[in-house]
Amino acid sequence: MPAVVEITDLRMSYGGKVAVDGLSLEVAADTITAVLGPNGAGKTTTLETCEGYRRPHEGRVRVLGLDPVADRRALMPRIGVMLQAGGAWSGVRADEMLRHVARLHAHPLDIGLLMDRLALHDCGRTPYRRLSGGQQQRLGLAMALVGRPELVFVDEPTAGLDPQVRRTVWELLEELRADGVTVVLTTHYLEEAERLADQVHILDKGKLVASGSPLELTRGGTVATIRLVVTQPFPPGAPESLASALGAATELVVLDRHSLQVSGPADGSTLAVVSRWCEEHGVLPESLTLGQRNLEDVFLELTGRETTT
Ligand SMILES: Nc1ncnc2c1ncn2[C@@H]1O[C@H](COP(=O)(O)OP(=O)(O)OP(=O)(O)O)[C@@H](O)[C@H]1O
Repeated sequence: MPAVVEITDLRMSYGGKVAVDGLSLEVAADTITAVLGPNGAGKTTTLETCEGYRRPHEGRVRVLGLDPVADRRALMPRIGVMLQAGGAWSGVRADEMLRHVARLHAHPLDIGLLMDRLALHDCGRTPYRRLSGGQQQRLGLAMALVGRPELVFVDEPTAGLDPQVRRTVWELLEELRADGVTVVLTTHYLEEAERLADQVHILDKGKLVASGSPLELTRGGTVATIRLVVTQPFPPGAPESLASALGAATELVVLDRHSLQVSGPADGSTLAVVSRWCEEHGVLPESLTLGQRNLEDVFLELTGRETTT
């Protein structure tokens, strides 16, 4: 099956500043694809180029086989776009805005049902500018979905939403995928990408640094996290003694008087050292667990722990 989105050697810059630096990636049909990266990594610029809002400075972008700029008229009815902010007129009521977008499409969804689903029924008559941030966010998602798109681009769809609504949005995106809609999203919530995405692309400074399913990305790796919980409080000097037994390649964090966490090489040696140290120092572990790497660990390994912008 041909890719729904094909990005080849995309380069984008603002003035002299490079925002996207030779990016190539593909999005397969009927999947949820998450584009991840620290602030300023180039995610929004990439999405906006796919949506036809920006012309590639170098490279090529094809969406549903079309050029998003040259074929904009043909493409627009087939895609849904949820921008990171705004997208609606400030004085227009929420239900009017949604009705307006629905009229642009041949077979729109039922507006009442969509508003119910996104818990917008109570604020249909509220002007856009008076909606709360979370309501504006949900209206933006409703506007992206109302035209029954084949492909939706959603930029941080759950930013700032409360946990209940976030789950509703997740379920909605999963239902869309089940109905054959392709979803491309950006998010800073890595557990969201881990739960939803079939494919993850991690960008850093405009370049692709990793691609794969969440399982492929979290399997293996170079760092293991071990948590040690003990029955009696650690004796004085114990963390320092364990840290010196482990050596400089590991990082030890004391969580409280009964527990600590060690991050170190994922080759089994770290766990063996902790276990031997407990035995030699008469420390009785209540539990000694090897933590599973999650997408956040992978993300931080690849993009660094310092704030980039
Ligand atoms: N209109 C613009 N004018 C100038 N620079 C811009 C513009 N839009 C984006 N940039 C810069 O381009 C780079 C990439 O920005 P972009 O918004 O694509 O990143 P992002 O990964 O979406 O970030 P975030 O996670 O913060 O939304 C950043 O350095 C940003 O400051």
